[in-house]
Amino acid sequence: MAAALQVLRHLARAPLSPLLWGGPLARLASSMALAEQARQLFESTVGAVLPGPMLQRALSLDPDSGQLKVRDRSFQLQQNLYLVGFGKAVLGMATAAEELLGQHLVQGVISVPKGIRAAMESAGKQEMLLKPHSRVQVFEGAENNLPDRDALRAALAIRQLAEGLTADDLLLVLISGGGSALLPAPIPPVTLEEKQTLTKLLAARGATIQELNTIRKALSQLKGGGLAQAAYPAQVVSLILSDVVGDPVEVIASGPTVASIHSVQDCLHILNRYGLRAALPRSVKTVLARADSDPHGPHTCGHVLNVIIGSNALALAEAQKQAEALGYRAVVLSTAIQGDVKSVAQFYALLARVAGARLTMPGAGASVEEDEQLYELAAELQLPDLQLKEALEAVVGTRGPVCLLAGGEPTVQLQGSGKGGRNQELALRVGAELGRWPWGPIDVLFLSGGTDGQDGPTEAAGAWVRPELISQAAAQGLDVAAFLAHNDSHTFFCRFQGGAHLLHTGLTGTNVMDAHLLFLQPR
Ligand SMILES: Nc1ncnc2c1ncn2[C@@H]1O[C@H](COP(=O)(O)OP(=O)(O)OP(=O)(O)O)[C@@H](O)[C@H]1O
Ligand SMILES: O=C(O)[C@H](O)CO
Repeated sequence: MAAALQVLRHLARAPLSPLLWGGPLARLASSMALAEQARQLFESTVGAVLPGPMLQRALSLDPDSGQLKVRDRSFQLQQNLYLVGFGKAVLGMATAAEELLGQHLVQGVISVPKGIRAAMESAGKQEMLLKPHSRVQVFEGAENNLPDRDALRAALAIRQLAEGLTADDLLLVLISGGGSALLPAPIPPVTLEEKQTLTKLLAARGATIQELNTIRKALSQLKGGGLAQAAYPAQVVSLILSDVVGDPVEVIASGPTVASIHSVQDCLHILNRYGLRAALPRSVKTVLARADSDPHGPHTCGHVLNVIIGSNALALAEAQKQAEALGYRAVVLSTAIQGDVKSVAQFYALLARVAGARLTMPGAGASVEEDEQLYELAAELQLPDLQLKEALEAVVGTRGPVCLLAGGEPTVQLQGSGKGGRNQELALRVGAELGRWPWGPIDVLFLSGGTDGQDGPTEAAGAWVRPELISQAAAQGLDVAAFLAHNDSHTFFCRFQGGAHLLHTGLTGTNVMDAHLLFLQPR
């Protein structure tokens, strides 16, 4: 078995050769080459939203005049640039920003996850690390994505920097997912502990990120436009890496440079919905009651330019280009995949079935019931930007290999105490579903990966599967259903074919949710 795997690994690295297409060995080789291409395309997806390339695309500086261009706006730099940032990807973003604009940078403060510098160091990612004499001060905090004393210290240093600025200054704000927990500054008398408890309760009761961040904004000095207000009258440019479906700037990291439009009534509805209104601490009631009668009204943000510089859509667009360069007919299906992982897995498997049938038998297609089932499932998932009809139409008549790309963040209802992540669980479920049908002359592969390189509390970014998964697992004595029942997808993939189906990228230094790639290749 080990020897066979060695051969497979060798074949996987071999360039695609027409001589290999045909007999059983050729089929094996082509399917492994497919896995290698899938890996490469996942890496291209992540590569498009790495901090360096993103910042270079977003900013252009004329070194002679000191004119900084961001989108269609120009700013005069003259040793008047300040930088703040908070989020899981902000260390690399700050490094890239200092590299580009360093000669004008006076001072910076960033709040990043505990241990991130050591992790980047040990992963050999020097490009994510600030230089020894950097002007940017780094605070590490918010272990397990929860606001803590260290993050509070960082938030106060960021506020102090912002409040000291004048109308001649430009504040660059770097924002990415995880920013809410890394910028806690509760409005007194609300304490950090009270905010922490409320956040945990809301999350545990299933509040969406929109709901959670509405409450965070109402109780925070810096969220919901508070940071922009603190920096006034300086100009503010926020460069935002989106980790939320649809890229809503007011939700990502709780919109510290976007005026909040929510009322106290909105907050009370949310607290009611999750049964938390009655048990609210007195301090929270006081702050909400005060907001109702605040004579200043919501923060104004006319001096701010908010720019999304990286998103799932941008990452998938790059992967689509790369797939086309490899000879695939590539279509982006959706960048807003949400919903229970079981339904999402059924959707992808049925999609493979319906698209595969159109690819190999353009006249016949899958059964009418299967077509209908696919559209019903898509409707249930309520994916606002889904290009299903377009993707299926593109497949008909292609005859060559097809790659369907999508992204988002499905949810896993944890039932077991196993080890896994939503990408590995999705891949395993899709693999199990694909085993229901014979595939004839077509190679199918599905890959799911977290763009941050870490899927749940595991070392892997995700996994890839093929329709043979169930039978190959059974031959190894592995019962897929039993692993799924305990949310134990990581343990499964570690054992299955010696871990060959796991995606290992290490921490990538970016995060635009997950990427899902479905490949259909006629033999
Ligand atoms: N055993 C498991 N099987 C499947 N999913 C799991 C398991 N344990 C945790 N998860 C999922 O992992 C997720 C938490 O991990 P992770 O930190 O990667 O996601 P996150 O907090 O959404 O962060 P990010 O948005 O940066 O990816 C949750 O969605 C949780 O349901
Ligand atoms: O920090 C947050 O609020 C979430 O990651 C969404 O951006």
